Amino acid sequence: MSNPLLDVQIRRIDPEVPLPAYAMPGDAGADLRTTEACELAPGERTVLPTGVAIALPEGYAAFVHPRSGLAARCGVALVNAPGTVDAGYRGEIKVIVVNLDPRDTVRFERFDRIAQLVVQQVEKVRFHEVAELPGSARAEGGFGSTGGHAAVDGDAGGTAADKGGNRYASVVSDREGQ
Ligand SMILES: O=c1ccn([C@H]2C[C@H](O)[C@@H](COP(=O)(O)OP(=O)(O)OP(=O)(O)O)O2)c(=O)[nH]1
Ligand SMILES: [Mg+2]
Repeated sequence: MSNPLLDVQIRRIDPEVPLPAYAMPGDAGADLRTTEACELAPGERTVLPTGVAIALPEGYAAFVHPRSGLAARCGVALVNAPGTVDAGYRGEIKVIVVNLDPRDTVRFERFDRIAQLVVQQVEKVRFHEVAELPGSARAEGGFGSTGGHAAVDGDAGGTAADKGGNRYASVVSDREGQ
């Protein structure tokens, strides 16, 4: 028995834009479309309008996530992925896209799907200040603390394998033939 769907009010700012829709049953993200055509040169970014505004119930937020096809095939990413749409936001949802491809210009046509919107329940917390935080196994470990540090080509180790054998990618500087 699937959960009843959460009702989210939506206003079409662009009367012709198709409403966000889930491509496949069970999808988490509803695709958002740009209402403006645009071209992005390598490295260029822009804010694209989606032509819709929503009213999320209190206790929910919507997150603007990238589409993997745009990332894998075109090198298009979202600068602030995931963008956070607050429950109280009534303005147009916009998508901050960037072209990370080093060579090709990417073009979006009007109504191309450029991102996906994932609606989630979120906790609102009250921050309670303490002088000392409770201990934990991770403690202050972060930013590579689990090992497998990437090595820049030519480093003494030369590979990204660490003592534990965990690997990150190897960082290969000045790639031939780029
Ligand atoms: O990718 C995004 C991110 C945000 N928003 C909208 C919805 C959100 O509720 C509002 C504010 O978002 P956020 O708090 O991330 O922006 P900000 O730069 O922090 O604005 P402020 O500094 O005013 O909070 O902007 C979008 O439409 N797309
Ligand atoms: Mg904010």
